[in-house]
Order: sequence, then structure tokens, then C-alpha cells
Amino acid sequence: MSGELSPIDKAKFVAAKRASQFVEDGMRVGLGTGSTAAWLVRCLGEMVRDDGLRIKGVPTSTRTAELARDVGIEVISLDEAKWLDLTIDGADEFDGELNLIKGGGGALLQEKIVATASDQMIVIADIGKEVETLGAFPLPVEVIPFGWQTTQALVEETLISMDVLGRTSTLRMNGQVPFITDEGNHILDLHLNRIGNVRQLALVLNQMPGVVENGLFIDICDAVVIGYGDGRVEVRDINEGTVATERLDFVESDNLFSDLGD
Ligand SMILES: O=C(CO)[C@H](O)[C@H](O)COP(=O)(O)O
Repeated sequence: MSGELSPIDKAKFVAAKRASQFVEDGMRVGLGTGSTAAWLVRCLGEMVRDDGLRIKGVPTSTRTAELARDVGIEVISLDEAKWLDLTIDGADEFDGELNLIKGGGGALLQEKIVATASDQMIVIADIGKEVETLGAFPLPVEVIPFGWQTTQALVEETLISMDVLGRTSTLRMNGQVPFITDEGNHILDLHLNRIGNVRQLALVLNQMPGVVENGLFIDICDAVVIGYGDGRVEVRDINEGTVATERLDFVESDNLFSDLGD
């Protein structure tokens, strides 16, 4: 990559860089998916290479697995790890209780399984991801391809009795063909605008035949590291009830910026 990082990439990078400081020698770490998580993987790769950090990474997508291997992180499966010390991942939205919408990158199923199998989950995000109420970002719902249109009709019908503002959905596409997840499924993006009761919606969606998982992450995230375009980072820990702000110094000529990827 040449030239300066955009403020949004700077924000994503500083969030990832700060979060990498939570990773300790010997940890089994869940590695998220998306552009912010990709920064994290690069930062960890640098720590493995330059500082001798020894970690085992469990990626949440084939994309992240490839990147992790490329930067020298030892990759193992969740079944090999069994349980993780920490997962660090991006998010599409987070609210004041650190409930999340995830799945913008289509990896919500593995992301939720991995985050749930971790002692701690930390979200890394630019400040633009913070919302008062979840739902402006379309809610991804992973559905099996068999009868997906019937599942979509059922989902939309169910939304009539839910506390949401919008009730339409679209099949996620990859060009001219439906997007296929790592698990071979499709994704319906629900255009809800505002979700009044996230717990109820998450439960109801997951009870429907054909729905594999939804992108609402409730009571899973422990802390969020928020990056700003000017290099500030804020760490909010929901369990400790603490908020700390600092500024990270970094050099844009760093090797890390040579390949933005994702
Ligand atoms: O949930 C995700 C992938 O399924 C991502 O974490 C989410 O979409 C955020 O992505 P980015 O860091 O690129 O903004």
C-alpha cells in the first residue's frame, strides 16, 4: 500500500494494535474476520516474528486462516484447541451493553462458535461502529440453501410480531450468484433499522427451521477497543466498568502497511 492510511484504516489499525497487547505468551487465541481483524492478525504476526510470541490461533474463516499462516501464526482448529483464552474480532455495530451485530463479512457462524468458546472476547472497532440501538446495519442471518426462499418468507412473517422498524430482507449476493459461507450456507440480510428487543429477536430467529445462526452477539463481548482516526484508542471493559483512553504512536512506513488486504 502506498500513501497515507485513511482515517478509518488508522482507527481500525490502532484498535487492533492496542488489542494485540492483551495477547500473552502461550495463549490460544480466536482470530476474527474482516478488515479490522486482519490488522490484528498482522500485528500478532509481527509479535511472533520479532518478539518470539508463542500463540496458537484459531481462525474464524478460511480468509483469516490464510492470512494467519502467511504472517507466521501457528493455526489450529477449534477442536484441537478445545477452549480459548481470548478471541479478538471486529463488529459491524456495538451498543452500550457491548451487544453486537456481526456477519458483515459472512463469517458470523464460526465467529460466534469461537467467541463463545473463549474465556474472553474483545471487539476491535472504529468509533463509527458505536450505536445507541442496534439495527441500522442489516442483520445477517445464515440459512441453509435448501428451501431458503421459504425460510426467508417465514423470517419476514415472524418479523411482523417483533419490535423492529423495518421488516424486509435480501439474499446476500456475490456478483450474480448467492454468497456462500464457509459452511456452504446462504445469508439473508434483514433490514430492520432499529431492533427494540435484541434478546427476543435472537431467540426467535434461531428457533426457525432453516436458520443456522444470526449475527446478534448478546452477552458474549467483554470489552471493546475503539479506534479513532487521530490515533486515539479507548478501552471499555463491561465487566470491570472501566474506560481508559490513550494515544498510540505508530509509523506508517511500517511493514504492516505494505499489504492492506481484505
Ligand atoms: O463480522 C464480521 C465478519 O463476519 C466482521 O467482524 C465485521 O463485518 C466487521 O468488519 P470490518 O472490520 O471489516 O469492518
